[in-house]
Amino acid sequence: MAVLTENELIEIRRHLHQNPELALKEFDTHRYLLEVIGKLNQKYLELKTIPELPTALLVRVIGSEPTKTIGYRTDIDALPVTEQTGLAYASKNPGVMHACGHDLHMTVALGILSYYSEYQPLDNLIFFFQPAEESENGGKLAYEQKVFTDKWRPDEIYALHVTPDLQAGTIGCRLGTLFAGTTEVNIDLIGKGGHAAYPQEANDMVVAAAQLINQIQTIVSRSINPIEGGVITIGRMSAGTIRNVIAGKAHLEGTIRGLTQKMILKIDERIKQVAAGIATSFNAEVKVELNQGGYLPVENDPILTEQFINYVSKNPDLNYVETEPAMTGEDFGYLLSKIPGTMCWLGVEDDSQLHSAAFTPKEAAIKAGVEAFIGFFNNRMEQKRRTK
Ligand SMILES: CC(=O)N[C@@H](CCC[C@H](N)C(=O)O)C(=O)O
Repeated sequence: MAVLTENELIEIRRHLHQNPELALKEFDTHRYLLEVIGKLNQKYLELKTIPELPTALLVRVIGSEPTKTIGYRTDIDALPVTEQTGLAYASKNPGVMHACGHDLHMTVALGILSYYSEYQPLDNLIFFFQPAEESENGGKLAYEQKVFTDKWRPDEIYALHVTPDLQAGTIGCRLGTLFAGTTEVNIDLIGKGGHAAYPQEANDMVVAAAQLINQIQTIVSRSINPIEGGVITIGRMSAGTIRNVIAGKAHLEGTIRGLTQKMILKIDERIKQVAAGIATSFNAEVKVELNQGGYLPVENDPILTEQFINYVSKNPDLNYVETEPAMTGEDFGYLLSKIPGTMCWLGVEDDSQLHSAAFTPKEAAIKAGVEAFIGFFNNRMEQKRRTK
């Protein structure tokens, strides 16, 4: 197979879209990626799998006159969302959907890789097909398995994320922080169950959970600088079994976001204080579990990002806009804390937001994403020689 055409890439994207898999369970996705990559010209390619992280895949393209190794990362997992797009190629896996665009991310990576499998790059390239971006810290897990060592260590690393808010194919980026850092929060309230008719004999954790959720929301409005901003979303709660039994336990799951590590730690601290206060006032027990994992703020490297922005903004074939920082999280932030690099947005123009069951990204963006990165990488590889 030669360089993948736009139609072939769309076919690949639709296959990936139909077969989404959750974090760390991306076995069919991994097999399919190996199948597609196996059909490319193998002359310059080397593959690496990780026994401890079996759905991850690294592909190295050997450069002709390497002075550096450039990394490119795509995430491969999907979300527990029941698709409602009505598309002919909608998810075949009930309750699982590529609602965050990782199907497009993988397709763009394959497009770039297929180009360099035919046109040998000057520098080495490493493509990292990363499991578990939505949860479970796939980037951090891989890094801790010492995957990026010796010839498999990129000197710089890049990634993109699709956004429905920009026109299809537009590249958005910024110097500084692009995405927030996040912390997952789990809270368990433990009181005493009982008969609905005798509240005085029980200790109702539905009421305690309701109070806790409301009070947590005052952290953002009352405890943090509005200019700096932060987000706390409780996305899941469970309590009770039936209407006429008072629930003795409640469980809440949420996510905390902030653009700096300092802000995240401040919100973490306030949540612990508020939860302890509610527990005291309800005479209940509370357990707060906070887990940031690898979801550090995505901080773009100043020098590499300036070069990236210079390239895309001056290229007449590309559309570029400077974007605001976003409260979405990305474990690419962890990789960027270890390896300098840049993350950008790729516009896919849609009325539905990321993580929505109706999310329908425009496939025209695939070609634009592939071309932007091939152009930038070629320019970057030549530039190093021009300035040598
Ligand atoms: C781009 C995007 O939507 N990323 C996710 C990943 C964050 C996961 C994290 N473990 C958390 O929910 O805190 C997002 O929700 O922003």
